[in-house]
Amino acid sequence: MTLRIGQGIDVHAFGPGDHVTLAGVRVPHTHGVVAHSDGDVVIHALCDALLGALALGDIGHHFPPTDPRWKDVDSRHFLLRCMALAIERGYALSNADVTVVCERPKLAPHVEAMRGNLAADLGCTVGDVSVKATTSEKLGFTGRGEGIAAFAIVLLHKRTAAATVAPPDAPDLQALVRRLEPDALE
Ligand SMILES: Nc1ccn([C@@H]2O[C@H](COP(=O)(O)O)[C@@H](O)[C@H]2O)c(=O)n1
Ligand SMILES: C[C@@]1(CO)OP(=O)(O)OP(=O)(O)OC[C@H]1O
Repeated sequence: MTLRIGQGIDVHAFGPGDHVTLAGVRVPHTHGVVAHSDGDVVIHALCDALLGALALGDIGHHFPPTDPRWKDVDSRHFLLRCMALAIERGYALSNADVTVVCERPKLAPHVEAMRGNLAADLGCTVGDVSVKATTSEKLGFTGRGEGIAAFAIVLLHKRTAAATVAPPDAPDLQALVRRLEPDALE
């Protein structure tokens, strides 16, 4: 079986606002993040991990921060497009693992909602997506509460003819992407 592995990292500074968006989940906080898009570090790190696995550059190459189309956009749009690039090349997600680093907000209450969103966008089961949180023990920029960081790793596998006929509950990834983002495969 052909496997491809990729890793991605994203960082955003905290700024004015009352929430951060992580894996599409609105998490109340004393600050927002400074970003061109919605600043979703979980999704940005995952996009870079997917693009890395495919050797297709990085998120800034595909979605330049100078492009007004991406201003304040829901980053799930980026994730769907990156997953579509994998699907077009015959790959499906084996599993993904993300670690978010921040002192605050407390993320544990939101982890299951994040995993659900990611599984829906990546065309896999919730069991294939891990989201973890850690502080940096008050050290560095995350420790000082100046920003938030995320680290992601993904494993892709080439879909085989056999995998497309069984099991019956296997996700039809092309259909999934079309349903969530009709222009994602264009
Ligand atoms: N922003 C965060 C950071 C951590 N957690 C949870 O707390 C646990 C302890 O964190 P340490 O950095 O002290 O190891 C960790 O296992 C996370 O579950 C959190 O929810 N939100
Ligand atoms: C996502 C993009 C696109 O608007 O901008 P930001 O939201 O600022 O996020 P970043 O993690 O700096 O990635 C670069 C861009 O691709």
